[in-house]
Amino acid sequence: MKAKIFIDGEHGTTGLQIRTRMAGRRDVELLSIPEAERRNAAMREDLLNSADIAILCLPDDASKEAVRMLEGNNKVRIIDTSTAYRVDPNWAYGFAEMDKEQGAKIRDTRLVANPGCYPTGAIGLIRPLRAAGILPDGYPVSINAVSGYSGGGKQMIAQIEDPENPDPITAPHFLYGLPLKHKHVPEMTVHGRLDRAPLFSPSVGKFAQGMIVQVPLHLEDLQTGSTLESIHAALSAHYAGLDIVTVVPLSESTGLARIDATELAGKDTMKLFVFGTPSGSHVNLVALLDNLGKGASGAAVQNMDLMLSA
Ligand SMILES: NC(=O)C1=CN([C@@H]2O[C@H](COP(=O)(O)OP(=O)(O)OC[C@H]3O[C@@H](n4cnc5c(N)ncnc54)[C@H](OP(=O)(O)O)[C@@H]3O)[C@@H](O)[C@H]2O)C=CC1
Ligand SMILES: CC(=O)N[C@@H](CCC(=O)OP(=O)(O)O)C(=O)O
Repeated sequence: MKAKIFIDGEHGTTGLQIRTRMAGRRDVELLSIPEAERRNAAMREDLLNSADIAILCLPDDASKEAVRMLEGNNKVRIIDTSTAYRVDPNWAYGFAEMDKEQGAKIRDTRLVANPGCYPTGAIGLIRPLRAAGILPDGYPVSINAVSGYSGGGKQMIAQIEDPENPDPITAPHFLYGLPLKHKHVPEMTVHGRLDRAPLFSPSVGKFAQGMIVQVPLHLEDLQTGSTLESIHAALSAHYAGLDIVTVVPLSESTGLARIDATELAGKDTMKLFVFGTPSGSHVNLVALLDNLGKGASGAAVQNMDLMLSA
């Protein structure tokens, strides 16, 4: 029997991209709500309760409302793409590659919190170095990033693309999150296994999809003896044999003159790089992904497939 999937928020940015990825699949049946009824609570409740897996692509409050609509119905499994449950211990964090056991946890659980786009890059870079002991307790981690504007959902897309928008954004690149309290800091801290909250400075560029996340590090403040090569080796060992997250060989990255934030737009993979000068004192860890690919919709479909494989 085909698994029934309902995407609550299917007409939004993340939901639409999940729908596109599911087009043509014969192993699942998509339950759908007409666009004009997308906020019809009774219809949503009915569809949510009819699904085998509900994928929530809604703002946090609406996600919590959907979870309430499913209270007492333990048959429906949930993938939530919002920030609402990402540090809730009752939910599995939907980043399969972050640990050897995580894929099985996602496969076997009922509640999965899909990671945020920036945390996917940041945790992908940081967590293996914490696990290997390279990034010590107390290290003051900084994370700098640029996202495609689709990361801001329908509202930001309209602000940038619609010349009639009452609150247009015209800057080709802008910083935001200036009070340094971005909603992704808690999940970066918890799932990055950091003992100090990182300093996170996000930005948006005038391109729809794509993302660069950077974590610059001082080698002298890491585990004694850490080098560009040893950090690259630790990341490579962690992701060995995987194809969704890969570590670019130093032989390839050393000659690069620049990184294009849109290189992986439309793809569900993530590339990790270690930059710096051999025998230098600094490294820059870089994650390249699509904010709507491995950063959102691609990860949600990956998690759904894992859950269906149970
Ligand atoms: N865009 C991205 O790159 C990423 C997004 N996410 C997360 O995914 C979730 C969805 O974001 P995104 O797709 O960007 O947002 P959008 O604003 O593009 O889409 C959200 C959709 O949810 C609908 N909606 C809002 N409130 C309700 C409600 N109370 N009941 C029913 N439907 C509702 C909206 O309808 P309406 O049109 O009427 O407002 C819209 O269709 C968010 O939690 C976001 O943080 C996660 C990672 C990356
Ligand atoms: C460019 C932009 O605005 N990006 C969004 C994050 C997108 C994302 O990862 O979404 P959630 O964590 O909300 O699921 C932001 O900074 O709020």
